Amino acid sequence: MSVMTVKNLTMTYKVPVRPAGLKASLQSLFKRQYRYVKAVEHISFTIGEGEVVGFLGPNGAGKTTTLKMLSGILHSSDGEAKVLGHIPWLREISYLKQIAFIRGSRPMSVPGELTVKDALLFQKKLYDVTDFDYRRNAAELVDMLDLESLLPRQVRALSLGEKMRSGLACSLLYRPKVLFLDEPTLGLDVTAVNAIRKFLKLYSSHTRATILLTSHYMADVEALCGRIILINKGELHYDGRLSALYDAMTPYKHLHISFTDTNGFLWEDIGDVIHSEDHSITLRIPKERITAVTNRILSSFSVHDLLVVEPPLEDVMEQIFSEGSIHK
Ligand SMILES: Nc1ncnc2c1ncn2[C@@H]1O[C@H](COP(=O)(O)OP(=O)(O)OP(=O)(O)O)[C@@H](O)[C@H]1O
Repeated sequence: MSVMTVKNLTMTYKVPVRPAGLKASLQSLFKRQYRYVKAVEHISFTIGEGEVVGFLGPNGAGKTTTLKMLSGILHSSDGEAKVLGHIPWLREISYLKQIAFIRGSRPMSVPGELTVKDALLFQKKLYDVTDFDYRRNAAELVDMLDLESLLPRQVRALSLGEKMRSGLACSLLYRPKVLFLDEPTLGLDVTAVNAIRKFLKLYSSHTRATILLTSHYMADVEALCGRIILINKGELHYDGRLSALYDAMTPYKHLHISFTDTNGFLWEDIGDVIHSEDHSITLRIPKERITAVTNRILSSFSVHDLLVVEPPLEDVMEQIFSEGSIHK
């Protein structure tokens, strides 16, 4: 069942131009000039119930603007969107109670004096969560996000990772059906990043929530999203499985080999050397030659370890956005 349908969604910001100099500034008070910034241009996609979709693109691609439209913060300039049967920017209460827009740059929006427990109770009131649902949902979230020891702590004294975990609990207390996650792991350390990823995976499988997620960390995307939508300069470039994107973009794989001695083996004969250290090397090999190359290496010298992997998603993204298109 489709939860989100977006058709030709477009957003153009109208930005006042402030000329330099006092005279020109004064004149602009009476005769304003504007420039127009095309942030999102005619993008269309459909997302089904329970899907976790990575919404990716370089800086300024239009990701946050799209999420703001879909969560009802911004009115589109043109095009249509329906989420859970609602037009987001009409901001109907019944819609807002079913979605959450969570931003890594602003993990909690309650006054810093409140404790985490107060923040949860505040959210309960705001979203009319029944006592029964509060007890059940809060207990589950506190457990999944390991929040017990944070409940009596003031929000202002939390670390960034603790704020993100607490912010997620507040945003999910009313069990939203659709989550818009904008850079949920922004600025977090490795432990906090892993905790958030693990939680999101668990939460999405447990509740069947539909998630649209932006992140500059490709590991987030690889861990959570089977499908990705790519945009660049406001336009949609790709919508499909992550694995199909690899197939379309990378006719090669990476081969990591560790060894003690290679008996003078010439790597350049079999592939491009990506990285090399004393006793290990990474090669880029065309996919159709992987078996032959592996056999040749194994029969030429003693190998400690040999690993065949897809190239890093970061490299694939860089390739797409520098070339401006996707090979089909
Ligand atoms: N309030 C605004 N007024 C004018 N222009 C804006 C406004 N917000 C965003 N823009 C512009 O719209 C374009 C898309 O911005 P947006 O923040 O949606 O991109 P993004 O993909 O989320 O980028 P990032 O990855 O850097 O967060 C950019 O050119 C940006 O400068």
